[in-house]
Formats: sequence, structure tokens, C-alpha cells
Amino acid sequence: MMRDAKPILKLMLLEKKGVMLAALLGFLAAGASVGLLASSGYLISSAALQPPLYTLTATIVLVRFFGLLRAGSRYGERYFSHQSTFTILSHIRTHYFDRVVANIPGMFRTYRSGDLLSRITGDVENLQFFFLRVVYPPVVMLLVFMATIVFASLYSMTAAFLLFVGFLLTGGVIPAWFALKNRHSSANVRLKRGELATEVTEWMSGFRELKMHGQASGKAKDVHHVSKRYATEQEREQQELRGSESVNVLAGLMITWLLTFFVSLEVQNGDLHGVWLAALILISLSVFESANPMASFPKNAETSRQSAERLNLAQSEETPGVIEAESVSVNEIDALQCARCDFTYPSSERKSLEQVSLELNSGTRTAIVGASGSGKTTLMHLLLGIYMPQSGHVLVNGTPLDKVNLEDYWANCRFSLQENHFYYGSVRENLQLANPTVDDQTMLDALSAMALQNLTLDDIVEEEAKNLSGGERQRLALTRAWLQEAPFWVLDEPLSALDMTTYDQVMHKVLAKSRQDIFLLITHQLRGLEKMDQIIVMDKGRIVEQGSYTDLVSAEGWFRELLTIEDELLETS
Ligand SMILES: Nc1ncnc2c1ncn2[C@@H]1O[C@H](COP(=O)(O)OP(=O)(O)OP(=O)(O)O)[C@@H](O)[C@H]1O
Repeated sequence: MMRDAKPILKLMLLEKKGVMLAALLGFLAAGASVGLLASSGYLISSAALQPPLYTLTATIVLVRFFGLLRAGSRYGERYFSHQSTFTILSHIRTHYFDRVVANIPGMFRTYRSGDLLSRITGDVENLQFFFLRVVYPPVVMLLVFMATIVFASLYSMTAAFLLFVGFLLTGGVIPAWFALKNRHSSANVRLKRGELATEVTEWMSGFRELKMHGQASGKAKDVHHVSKRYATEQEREQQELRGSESVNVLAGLMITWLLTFFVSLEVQNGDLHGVWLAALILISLSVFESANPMASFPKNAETSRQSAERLNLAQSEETPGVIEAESVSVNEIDALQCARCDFTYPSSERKSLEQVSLELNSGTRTAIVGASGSGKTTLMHLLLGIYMPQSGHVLVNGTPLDKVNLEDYWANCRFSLQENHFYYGSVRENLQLANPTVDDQTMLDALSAMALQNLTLDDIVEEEAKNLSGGERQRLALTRAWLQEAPFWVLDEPLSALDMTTYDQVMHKVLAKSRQDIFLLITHQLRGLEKMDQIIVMDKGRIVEQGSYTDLVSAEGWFRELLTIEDELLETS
């Protein structure tokens, strides 16, 4: 528990003033409650003996005092505990959000997005109660019981002993026994919640495909089943919780009965003045109120532990995106090198890249070609530091990429990937992602260079650019790369959805603009590759051929064969 809870405790201690004030006021409120009932009991008993009124005045004042103290400190305790809880929640949220952002794409490699969503919302939400439900109840209970036991021992050792036994039972034995008995239910609830979030996310994001393949109602049934299982687990957990709360309250009442019995005997034997009997019984009744939250303490502690563990686990995944403080900053990229790189995806047994070596220098244009699945995109991911090779190195200006500050590095890259993300907003806003300071005229010129004159900067781009055609989406992504002002161009099939004329027109402009830069193009289109300085042919994760266009055509190897296939396809189409 401690290891997982350490970061949460740290975040909680950022609010230590509020936390301590809340605990102190909570102790005062519970103590005042006990004092109120004790002084009331004493007042009623002593009034029955009909003493002169002035002798009761001090007790009446005491009752009033405890009444006011209880109300005031309860208000203060609620105020400070809630204020601290919400501030701690905001610390937890920003802490984990920072970690999640730094771990992308590592997180997405490991978790399905629904599960990730469930972790970030559910687990972080659970931890907001770490202080209120895990740290606070035992501390307040301990303080209130100790003070009450000391007070009771002044009048009756039997009462003090019984209260101590009650303390052990309601604060330790009973919660621990139920925790042991129900140890699987909290984990099951969380498991089912994760499953539900995953199913719902997949159902919603894949709804169109499911509908078109006639599978939507089947998937909806699955979601319904998972939801029902989640509800059943929640119900079971609640029943168990009610059970442990009932037993805890029952134990408190039993102790009060025993205390009534034994203290009555003491009064009968003359060991205790009868005027204290009611006070001790009422003390016992009220002190066990502070033990009530202990019934759910083990469940809350376990929930927090598992949430912290899941979030810590999420943090400790291999994290290429984490920016190390001492990492080397990159201002300008002149040379990139991939040296004998091997790479296997975490979910795969098979190597996607094997002994891949290549060099990219400023002012050179490189194209990577090869059949689908040959490893082109994987190689690009390695060059971008999205993945790290299991053996071999990627070097940027001679520095291994795992030592480089990736945010700096990415600021030097212009991307157009196979799938590009667009946000709901204007064309202007989507373009300014690449370069926030770019002016309207430069953006209009870039759109025109990409043959996108039909778009205005105020046109709305819907989420994922669903209102644009495939070719327009690709060109909008390329416009973003165009505006980035960075020396490393990484284009993964940037124009595969375009007709030949527009392709030639746009590619011509891109090649002209990138003349001084490192230019890397992944493509299935072999036409126009004469303009490249080097062509790399990949097959099954290996580089099988490498050289200039003329070298490869005359070599009559892989590239030549690909060219022949493309020519035949063009002729037949
Ligand atoms: N996330 C992943 N997890 C596991 N295996 C993957 C993953 N992505 C790709 N692969 C596998 O790695 C191999 C290389 O894939 P890659 O995407 O690099 O090929 P590619 O040459 O870019 O293909 P395409 O031309 O279709 O884009 C393939 O066998 C693919 O199945």
C-alpha cells in the first residue's frame, strides 16, 4: 500500500495546512459531541437529585459550550476537508495528466482507449477520497477514543476497558474481518467498470462500421451484458458494505449494553456515584459514531491502493515520450542515422525491423518503398523516436535519440502521417497548430501551393476532418507540414488519395521547398522517384535494396520488379 500510496500522500501533503486543520477540527467536533452527551447526562442525573439551581449553572454552561463547539468545529471541519479534497483532486489530476501526456504514445500501445479513459476518470476520481475516507477516519477515531478512554478511566476503569475493547473491535477486528471476506469485490467492480468503458468506447467509435456490417445490435447486446455485470458487482459490493456497517454499529451498541450493565453494578456496589452513570452510557453511545466510517475504511483503502497502483503502473510503462531533465536539446538537424536497428512491437513475437541501417543528411531526398507490411512506417516511427529499437541506435546529429529531448526534436520535424488528427475548428486554427505565429497570407499561399484554393481560412473543419475528402485531408495535413518551418520532412504516403495530375503538381512544390532539408518520403507510388537521391526498398522488415533511381533500375532487382508491376497495373487500368 505504502509504495503505491506514496505519490498520493505527497500530493496530499501539498495541502498539509488544510489537512491538519480538518483533522483537528474533526477531532474537536467528535470530542465536543462526546462532551455534549456526557455533560447532558450528568446534568439530567444531577438535576434529578434537585440541588440548588446555581450548582447546575456550570454544567448548563458546559452543555451550551459543547453544543456551540460541536456546531462550529463541524462546520470548520467540513469546510477545510472539502476544500483540501478538491485541491488535492486538482493536484492528482494535473499530476497524472502530465504523466499521461508524457507517456503518449506508450500508453496507447499498452491500453485500449476505453480502459485508459476509465483509469484516468475512475481511478483519479477514487483517489480524491484518499484523504477523507482513508487518512482522516482512523486518525480522528484514534484521537477521539483515546481522549474518551482517558476521561472514562477517571471514573470507571471497567468503562475505560470496555471502550478500549470497543475501539479494537470497531476500528480493527471487524473492518479487517470484512476486508478479508470481501477482498475480491472491489477489484471486480473496477474490472467490470474498465470492461464497460472499453466496450462503450469501441461501440461508439466503431458504430458506423458495425452498422454497415449488420453487427451493431450484437455489439449493443454485449455492451448491455457488460453493463449488467457491472451493476451486479456494484450491488454486491454495496450489500457487503451495508453488512459490515451494520455489524460495526451492532458491536458499538453491544459494548454500550455491557458498559451499562457493569457500570450499574459499580454504582450498586458503591464504587461509582450514580450521577455518572448516564454520562458514561451517553459517552459510549456517541464515541462509537466516530467508528462508523471505519466499516468502509478497508474498502476505501483498497480502492485507493488499486487506483494508485493502476495509475503508477501506467506511469512506469516504457516511456519514450518522457522528457528527461538532462536530455540533450536539438536546435538544428543535419544528419540522422539508423544503425543496425531491430524492432519488435510489444504485442508481437515477430520482428518488424531487422538489422536496418540508413543515413539521412541535409539536402538529400530519400524515399522508402516496399510492399504493405514491409516495415516502412515502423522505420519512420523509430526515426521519430515514437518507438525505440530493442537493439541498434537511432542517432540525431550523432547523439542517440534516447538521450535527445524529444519535444525539441519534434519541433524540428514536419509531419504528414498516414492518419493525421484534425480538431473541430476553422482551417486557420488547424493550420496554426503547426505554427501559431503564421499570418493569414502565408497560410493562404500554402493552401494554394497544396492545390487547396477552394478552402478559406474561416471554413470549419469538423472533428477528424470528416467534412473533407480523403485527398483534401491529406493536403491539409501537408499544408500543416509546409507551414512548420523545420528541417526534417517526414511524409508517410502523404498524397496517396490524389489523382496523378494534382499529385505531380503538389509534389513538385514540396520537393522544391525542401531542397536544403532532410526529406523522407514513404510511398507506394514509384512514379517521380527519379527526383530522389536515394531509394530504400524494404521487404519483411529488412532493407533489401538501396541506391539512386538509375542504380536501382539498372540493378534489375527488387525495385525494377516493383516498377514493372506498377507499369503493368497502369496499362491495364
Ligand atoms: N502496433 C503494432 N503492433 C504489432 N504489430 C504491428 C503494429 N504496427 C505494425 N505492425 C506490424 O509490423 C509490420 C510492419 O508494419 P508497417 O506498418 O511498418 O508496414 P508498412 O510497410 O508501413 O505498411 P503499409 O505500406 O501498409 O503502411 C507489419 O507486419 C505489421 O503487421
